[in-house]
Amino acid sequence: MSVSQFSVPQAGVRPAEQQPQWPDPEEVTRVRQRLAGLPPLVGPDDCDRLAVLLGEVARGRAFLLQGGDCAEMVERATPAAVHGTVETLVRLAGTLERAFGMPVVTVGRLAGQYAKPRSSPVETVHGRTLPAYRGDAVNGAAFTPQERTPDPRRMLRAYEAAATTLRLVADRPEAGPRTAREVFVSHEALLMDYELPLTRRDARTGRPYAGSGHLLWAGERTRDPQGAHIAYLARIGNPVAVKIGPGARPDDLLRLARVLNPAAVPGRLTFIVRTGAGTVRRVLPDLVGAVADAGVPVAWVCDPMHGNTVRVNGRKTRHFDDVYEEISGFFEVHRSLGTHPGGVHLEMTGADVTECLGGGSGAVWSAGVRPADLPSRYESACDPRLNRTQALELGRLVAGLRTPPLVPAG
Ligand SMILES: O=C[C@H](O)[C@H](O)COP(=O)(O)O
Ligand SMILES: C=C(OP(=O)(O)O)C(=O)O
Ligand SMILES: [Mn+2]
Repeated sequence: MSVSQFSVPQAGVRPAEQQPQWPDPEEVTRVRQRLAGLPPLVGPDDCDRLAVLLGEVARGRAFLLQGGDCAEMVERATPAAVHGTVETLVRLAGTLERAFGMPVVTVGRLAGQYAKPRSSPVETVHGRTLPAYRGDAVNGAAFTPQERTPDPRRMLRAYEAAATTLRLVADRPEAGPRTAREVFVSHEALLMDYELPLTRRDARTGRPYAGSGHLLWAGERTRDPQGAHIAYLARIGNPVAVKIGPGARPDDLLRLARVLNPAAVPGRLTFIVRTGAGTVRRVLPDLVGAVADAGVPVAWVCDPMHGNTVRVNGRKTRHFDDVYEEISGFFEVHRSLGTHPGGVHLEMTGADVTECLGGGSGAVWSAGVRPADLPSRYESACDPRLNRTQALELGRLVAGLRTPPLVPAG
């Protein structure tokens, strides 16, 4: 299969949702050709190894920690930013590993999280309407017509930033014997003009692999089982995941499992559930029950961020207590069903930002982040992230939930 064949729409597949309206289609073609000539950022061997580790998660013998920015920014592919996030992830992983007595598989939202789905294609500020920010691979976050105009050349900058980020992940100063840990990278496979040219055939098996990251997922807005994103994930050899929101029905999950994991391989498919703290106990049992009854092996992961977004003083934020409450409900449901709460998926950073509210035991802010603190370091280009202190505090709380291995390791 050649790279170009990836761009041919498959029969019966609906067009990709959430794609930018590029003003100059010829420029898009040129950029796609450039991307197709660049080396892939990750190789099939590492993707396969991650799939094996996720197989351990699906079997109840390992735990997945996935985290990083909502929207990575090209200018923040710096040692300070990347090492800060990775070091926080690695510490969190250590806390969970000790508490759970099982390996923790560490995966960053890193080196590719440059494209965002949005609930509205436009944003209006003081009566002025411009295209919504769709991630650094598409347009700029600043609210000016120039920045918000989609520019395909940004995909090349995103690729370069991803390559830099991967180098920084590999060359971490703190990677001594105590903290040495493999960190994989993941992002939402949203932007087809970026993903398709970076998809390459594995010379050994002939199977196509995404070269943009080890683990790719489809979002809550692009998980139509007949849509282009799911069709794409079905064709690649990488392990894949799907975000599952509060409106998903058991049948939707079974269809996704049939399309994405027809051979029922543990580790191939992860469901990342993000229902909201008030909903998880009500909706999760039927979803998990249906998938278990169908005998489909999946890894279950909790994203406690995206179902808990609220607006406070005009800014998107999340309460630390809601984030913890959703994870706690997720663990409770799995415990009652005898299934494995396989992981958590966080929007977090190593920096002391003020984007999520609360937290606070031992924090820089003694009472946690308060609404009045939000403007001081609100640096996310999209959704609010846990800061380093909040992320580590959450890790200690989740460690207290404990999760016995379903199958004794060894
Ligand atoms: O992180 C992802 C999405 O882009 C985000 O949750 C959507 O937010 P919006 O409602 O501001 O578009
Ligand atoms: C867009 C995201 O999530 P979801 O698809 O679950 O809304 C995200 O993870 O940033
Ligand atoms: Mn987000």
